[in-house]
Amino acid sequence: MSVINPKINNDNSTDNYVDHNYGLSVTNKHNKVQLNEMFVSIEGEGILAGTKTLFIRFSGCHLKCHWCDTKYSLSPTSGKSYTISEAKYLILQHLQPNIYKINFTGGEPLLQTRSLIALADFVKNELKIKTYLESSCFDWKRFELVLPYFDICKVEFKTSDSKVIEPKSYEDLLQNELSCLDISLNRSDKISFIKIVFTNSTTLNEVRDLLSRVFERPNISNLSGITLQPSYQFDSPSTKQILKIYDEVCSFYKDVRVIPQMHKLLGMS
Ligand SMILES: Nc1nc2[nH]cc(C(=O)O)c2c(=O)[nH]1
Ligand code: SF4
Ligand SMILES: [Mg+2]
Repeated sequence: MSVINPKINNDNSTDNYVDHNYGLSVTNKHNKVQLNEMFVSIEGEGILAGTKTLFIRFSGCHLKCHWCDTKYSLSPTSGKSYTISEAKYLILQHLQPNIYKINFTGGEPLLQTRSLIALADFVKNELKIKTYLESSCFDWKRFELVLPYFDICKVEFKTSDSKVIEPKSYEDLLQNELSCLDISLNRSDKISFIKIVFTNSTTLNEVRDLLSRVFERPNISNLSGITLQPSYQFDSPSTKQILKIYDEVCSFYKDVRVIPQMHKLLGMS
């Protein structure tokens, strides 16, 4: 499997992350983080839907999914650049009573590996608030580096109709997602669950092939859930299609849940 080679160092130089698979080149200035937005809302996705959550949206994502609902965050220069100290202060300013967890989302938070670690470390180990990683899991090496700073990992599997990257790289993305799942499941102190967004063109064959590979994982018994997310307002599946996908996943995992994006239905951010 080809992987990205993150260069993490502790000096004051610039970190250059070059992704040879996707022709991606992302530069992180030392001690800086590019954030798109920060807000408190109710978690609208996944097994913890309904919990009061502080969202930190990182800028930049190279995947450009067909149905991406946060296109405004895809440019690495969207939002604003902060020093790590400024970003920590911003987090403190956004804290409210009864926040259950802080989501590190995007965009793709793994692109800014070192800044992600600095902020997640602050939240988990200084503020003692649960940390939640929302990533496309495109690079298992970066995922492995950041995992110690996260309590909850949503491992997302993209189906080919998401039209991410070039089709020739799709298998590589899938391999990285499976490896991230392995790394997360390997740590029984983490909550790991799977999210799959599907559209009206997601095929049962693809779902079956994906789930067969997922359920070969050695520590799959540590999985905390599978949520199926119907694409919203974009190639949305019909009730019949939703039920077919449900039944397919159910043949592998009985506790599957179909959870639409609650925040979209409620008109919240
Ligand atoms: N309310 C709410 N819940 C969410 N769950 C995942 C989100 C995301 O964009 O990562 C999100 C979001 O943007 N808003
Ligand atoms: S991985 Fe997420 S942020 Fe990136 S394009 Fe896809 S949906 Fe959008
Ligand atoms: Mg999202």
